[in-house]
Amino acid sequence: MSVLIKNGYVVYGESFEVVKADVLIEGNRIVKVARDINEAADTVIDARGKVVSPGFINLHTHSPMGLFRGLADDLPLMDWLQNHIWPREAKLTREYAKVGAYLGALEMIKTGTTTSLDMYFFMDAVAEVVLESGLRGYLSYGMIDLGDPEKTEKELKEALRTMEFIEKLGSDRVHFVFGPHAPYTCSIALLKEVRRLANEHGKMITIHMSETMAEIGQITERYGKSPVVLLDEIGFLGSDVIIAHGVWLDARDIQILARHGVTVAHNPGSNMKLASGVMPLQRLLNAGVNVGLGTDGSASNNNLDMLDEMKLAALLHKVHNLDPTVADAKTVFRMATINGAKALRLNAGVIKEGYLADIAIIDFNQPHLRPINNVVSHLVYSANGNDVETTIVDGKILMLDREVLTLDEEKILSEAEKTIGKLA
Ligand SMILES: N[C@@H](CCSC[C@H]1O[C@@H](n2cnc3c(=O)[nH]cnc32)[C@H](O)[C@@H]1O)C(=O)O
Ligand SMILES: [Zn+2]
Repeated sequence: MSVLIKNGYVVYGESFEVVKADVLIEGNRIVKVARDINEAADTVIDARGKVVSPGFINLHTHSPMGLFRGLADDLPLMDWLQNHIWPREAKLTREYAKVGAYLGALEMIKTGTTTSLDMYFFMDAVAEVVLESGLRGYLSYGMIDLGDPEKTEKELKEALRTMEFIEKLGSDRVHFVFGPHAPYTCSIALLKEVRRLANEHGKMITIHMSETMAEIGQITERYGKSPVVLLDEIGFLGSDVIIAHGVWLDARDIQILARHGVTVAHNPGSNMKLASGVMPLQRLLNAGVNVGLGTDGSASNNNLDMLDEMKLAALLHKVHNLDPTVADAKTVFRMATINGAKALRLNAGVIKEGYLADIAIIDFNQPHLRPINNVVSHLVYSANGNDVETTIVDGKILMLDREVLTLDEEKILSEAEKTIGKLA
């Protein structure tokens, strides 16, 4: 299979230089970026006036949580989780989670996300959806043991079962990741065992960490140290760890994260909506920490739109620092693409020969995206996910001219509507 994208504005290479060029995809790779490519291809896409961008990498989400969109707004994290989300999640079945996963996958395809790092229940069902949708998924079963040794065993077993299920699918688009939920919901025994298993099986780990001041209070009270110091001391941290949030980090924490090559998945929308705080972006970047971008779940955002999220990131750090030069468009764009790929050890996030063909084509033939003075600026500050016209993952077209080819859009929307009555 080959795809030729003609005449677009290509956001090229690691420095996002914008060039008018054609892009040739063969199999799952970008093989050529040049003017006037005339080779025959199975599919030719006319991208005149459109932008050919790396697909977006959502580095932290709970994709089925779209089911709870709008059901518990305007609350702080611990109240939101304990009194609103967890009771609803207790009613979840595999079937409902799968409906949510379809909704999430559909939304990602329609907004140009090509890869996500996901943590939730019933991740075998989510894996089936990811496989069918054509997306790339790094999927973790979220483990919570609340210090109960019986639960520790149960959660580890479910994680390993999910891992085996995903391995059996045998797809290089679908990967298992260990997902202990957070230091305040997981015992030290669980965290240590996760570290050991991740080493044994060569898997990455993702965990919510240092998200709220309440968490810092709880962990300091329980252990007499910050979550980062705690996880460092038990030997948990490494370059295969992606922490979600990292809002409340002191200078020592940041040094520790840098030393281990830990990635931070920044979720500005969720952090603002739950009023968790402002992640120290400048201090993390200055320390050399890799920072990617995520949306978190749709119950705390309330969507999975990475174009929206880039704008939120840029604006948040500017106003917080009272400095408009902070979180410039390219820095934020890099977080949503290259930095996510780096965290996942994925040869994507860049449009260049040899990289995986994970691409979003964005329609700039619209008033809010003209004149085309600065493509990356428009992507961050002016565009949103609905402007994405075509989404390609692994060389395969998942959406063409806003028509999703791999999933039944109408059916997914109506199933989601039917399900929510049963979960309220
Ligand atoms: N096995 C676990 C499932 C955990 S899935 C991951 C969990 O993270 C929750 N979650 C979603 N967003 C956030 C966040 O921002 N911080 C902490 N937890 C979150 C989500 O609702 C879900 O309960 C159990 O038995 O409860
Ligand atoms: Zn989360």
